[in-house]
Amino acid sequence: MTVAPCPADATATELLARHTADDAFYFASPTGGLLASQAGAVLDVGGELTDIAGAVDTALAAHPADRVVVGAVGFDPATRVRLSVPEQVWRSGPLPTGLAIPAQRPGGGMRARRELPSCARYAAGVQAAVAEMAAGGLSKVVLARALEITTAAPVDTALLLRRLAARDPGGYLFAVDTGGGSTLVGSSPELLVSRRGAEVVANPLAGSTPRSADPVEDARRARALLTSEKDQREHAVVVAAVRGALGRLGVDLRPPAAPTLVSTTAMWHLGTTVRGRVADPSVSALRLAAALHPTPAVCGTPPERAREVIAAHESADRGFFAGLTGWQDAAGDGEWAVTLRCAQVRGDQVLLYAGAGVVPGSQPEAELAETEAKLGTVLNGLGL
Ligand SMILES: C=C(O[C@H]1C=CC=C(C(=O)O)[C@@H]1O)C(=O)O
Repeated sequence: MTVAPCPADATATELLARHTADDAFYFASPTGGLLASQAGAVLDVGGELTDIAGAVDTALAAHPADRVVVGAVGFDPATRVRLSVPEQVWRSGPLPTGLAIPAQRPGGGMRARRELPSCARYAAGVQAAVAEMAAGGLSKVVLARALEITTAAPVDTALLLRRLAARDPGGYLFAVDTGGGSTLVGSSPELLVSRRGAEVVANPLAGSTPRSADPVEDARRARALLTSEKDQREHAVVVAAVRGALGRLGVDLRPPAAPTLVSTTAMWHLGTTVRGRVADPSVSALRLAAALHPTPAVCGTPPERAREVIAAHESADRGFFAGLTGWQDAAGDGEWAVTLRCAQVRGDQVLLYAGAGVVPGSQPEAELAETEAKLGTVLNGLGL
């Protein structure tokens, strides 16, 4: 494999500029970027994420030691996986801030828009979930909506990615060729897990409020989120699940951090950085991800009941949304982001997704507004 770093004077920006809509995989995170033009060997895997992680280890062992596995796994790993071992990848450092936002709209204007489910049905689903919580048996569920858009022209996914990168260069940006002429594109704020040597990091997010264009109001919303009892509760459920899952895998966790504010251009979130050290080097980044997924930031508590509530109230198959996207190398190091603020794009058809955590005290209208603001990340990328 030839790993050809970009020129030192134009690293991450050059990699982003090199990325075209025909490429197999692009991923950028606060630690660096990775581009693969050709997919190479596509892994024929599916089922439990733990089994997929085992298959990834086997595939990497069968290839030269400098290869990486890249791609995405869906919310339901049994039905949606796109992982491959490219023959060549280019790496860069992290994206700089201050990139110019390309003015052109990636798909021209909008020809049609359909909510899945309707806003009224989504709000009714939130209400039903809160009622079930009052009766017992469910403490949190993340309910998602999808938005089906037809654009005036086929969407240039590389241009969409560049617009997303310019607005949120500090997040987890991805464009994955998922086969059949379809590309998964997004800009997620959430790290599911990374492993570098023995160092393990997870950054669960939960508890959110939309940003405001007015700086005074924006700061007020941030303060309100930090002190919101309902959002702290929603957040604590996720942190406890992440710490529990990592602890069971023998990760020696550092003392818990208090939640802090994490911002994107569209949203404020509560986030906790969970750090630890893994003693067993065979516990790869994807094996860690398998122990974590799905966290209550995308599913709920208890997960079995939350899945049933999701199936009962959501109208669109989640596909890759709320799964994981990233990479892993032969040493087991890697980085997997939660697949959020994303869309599945095929020509002029764009399917966007956004969810919100529902806990006792959640208000249907507020959750609807939260999902609308989250959809705003990709809508803005499209210039719509
Ligand atoms: C499910 C989504 O966000 C998750 C991540 C951050 C905050 C969340 C929340 O506050 O509900 C969600 O758990 C989404 O963006 O579609």
